[in-house]
Amino acid sequence: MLRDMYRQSLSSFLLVIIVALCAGIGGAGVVHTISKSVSNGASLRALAPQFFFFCLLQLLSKTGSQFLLMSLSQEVVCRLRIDLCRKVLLTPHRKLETLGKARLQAILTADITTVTQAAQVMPSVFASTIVIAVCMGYIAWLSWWVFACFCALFLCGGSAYYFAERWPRKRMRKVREQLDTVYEHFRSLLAGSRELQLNEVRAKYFVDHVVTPSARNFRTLFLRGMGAYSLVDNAGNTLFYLTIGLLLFVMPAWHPQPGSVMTTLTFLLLFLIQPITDVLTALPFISQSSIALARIRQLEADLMPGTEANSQLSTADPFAHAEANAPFLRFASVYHQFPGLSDDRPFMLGPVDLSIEAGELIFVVGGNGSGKTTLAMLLLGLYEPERGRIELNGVPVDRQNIAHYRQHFSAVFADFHLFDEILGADHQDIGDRATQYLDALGLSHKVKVESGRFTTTSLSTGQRKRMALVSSYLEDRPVYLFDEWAADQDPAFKRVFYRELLPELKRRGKTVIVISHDDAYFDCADRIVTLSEGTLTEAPAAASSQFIHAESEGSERAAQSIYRNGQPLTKTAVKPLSNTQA
Ligand SMILES: Nc1ncnc2c1ncn2[C@@H]1O[C@H](COP(=O)(O)OP(=O)(O)OP(=O)(O)O)[C@@H](O)[C@H]1O
Repeated sequence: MLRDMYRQSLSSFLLVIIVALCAGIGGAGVVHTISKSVSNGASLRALAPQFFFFCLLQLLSKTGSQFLLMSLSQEVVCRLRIDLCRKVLLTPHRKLETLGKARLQAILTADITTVTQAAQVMPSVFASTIVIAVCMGYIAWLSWWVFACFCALFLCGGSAYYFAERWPRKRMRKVREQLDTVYEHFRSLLAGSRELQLNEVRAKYFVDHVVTPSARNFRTLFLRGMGAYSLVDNAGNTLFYLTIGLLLFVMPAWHPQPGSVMTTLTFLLLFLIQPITDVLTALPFISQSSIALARIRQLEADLMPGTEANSQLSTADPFAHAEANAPFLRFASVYHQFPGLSDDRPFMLGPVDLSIEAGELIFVVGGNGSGKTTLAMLLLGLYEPERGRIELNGVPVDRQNIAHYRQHFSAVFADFHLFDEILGADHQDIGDRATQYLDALGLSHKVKVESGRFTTTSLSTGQRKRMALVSSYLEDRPVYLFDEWAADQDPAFKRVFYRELLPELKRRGKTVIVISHDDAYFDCADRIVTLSEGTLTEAPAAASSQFIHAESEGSERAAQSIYRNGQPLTKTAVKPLSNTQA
């Protein structure tokens, strides 16, 4: 951490050292004055101002150095947070999936918190270390002999501590590993709280057989680790007392020192008890923070090889000019594979050969697990193809231009996330458009736009999906992708989506890709591509419709029958989007 601090600002770090040195001089001065005051013939009146000066010097400089170091360490932590956030966003989505959300969350929360806690004790540890160093200098000035003995003992004690500390550190590493498991279980608890509340047997099993063993294991490992630390710390303290005893009682018999030196030495050693205790007490925190920092660095290293470091948007859009005769979007023999489990064969999507022209409305259909979402992730540039080529306007997509490529898309995923903030809402135009879309999608009585944010996102699933559509519309990108958007909508909104919103987008020249199981609306599509076990075929709408009929029975079919049975879809409260400025 100290390394990070001086890398952060060398001049500030040097200033901290200078100010901390003043604090050390202040402390040594206090001891020196006290020891002088007890020697024969000292003028107490003359010593008093000196004593108060050193007290004040120590107070101000110690506080100053602690404050400076605090701001440096907080800057390091703040940077760490922001850098990690940026790196996560630069990491290919597939890599993030492989790393696992629980691990990422544990590092972004628990490890950063541990580093923050260490950053809090760091200033006092640093100030105490400087005080110890200055006092050692003072001892050297008093007597080289005492200093040499003190150093020898200090070195022996320090080395013993260094080796002994490996033992609790190893245990604390295990504690940290166990924390990942604890976090994983808490994620399951929060995500599955409804299911657990509905089923008491499952809830009891979850608490007794999943959470309790991992929590108990964590407790045991933590107690072992911290217990070992307590032992090592107390041994360190005792070693220091032993050093005091040897210097005060054994060494004079062997190498006598003047009385004044012994008095000052006694005061100095007593004075040093506090800073040395401070340092020893903080060592477990510092050790834990070095484990946490190692995990953060490991994560950064894991993220780094995949990051699209060169794909920033500062350069001109390489896809801006279309190659003559090149299709708008082209997939040429694209493959993507998910590794299978040991007893499972890997899922392979491909070869995908597909050309999409600007302004087309394409439906992607197929049974569950056939690869629709995987194809969508490839289309959006969120998965990298293992083989084959994707081209936009005739320009092949690679790691250097992938960030630009993604800026051509807006998507509403099946498991979408809704942000409160409306991007660019400080522009009157975007705020107004957001209000119009909310109105058009029948949400204006529930949600407003205030200070650049939606007033609420706590709505029903279908309503939230409509809000996601509003956010997507506001992005105003050339290509829109909707992954089963209509699945949560009531029949009236389904109709609005397929019969009004999609054609409206098409009229505006947008390319629209819709993943859908709604065969009643397949006639809205210009083209339908069908996926079956990762193989893509293009078939006429009617054939695809039959395919879906064969694949999906039950609820979906029942839902569609609402339309086929001629259920009157009377005019709803929905205003067609074409009435807005879309
Ligand atoms: N993160 C993943 N890791 C490993 N395999 C995956 C992953 N995501 C999907 N798969 C596999 O890829 C296959 C295709 O999944 P995909 O999500 O693309 O299907 P889909 O057609 O969108 O299905 P649905 O209609 O159910 O949404 C699945 O059979 C699944 O086994």
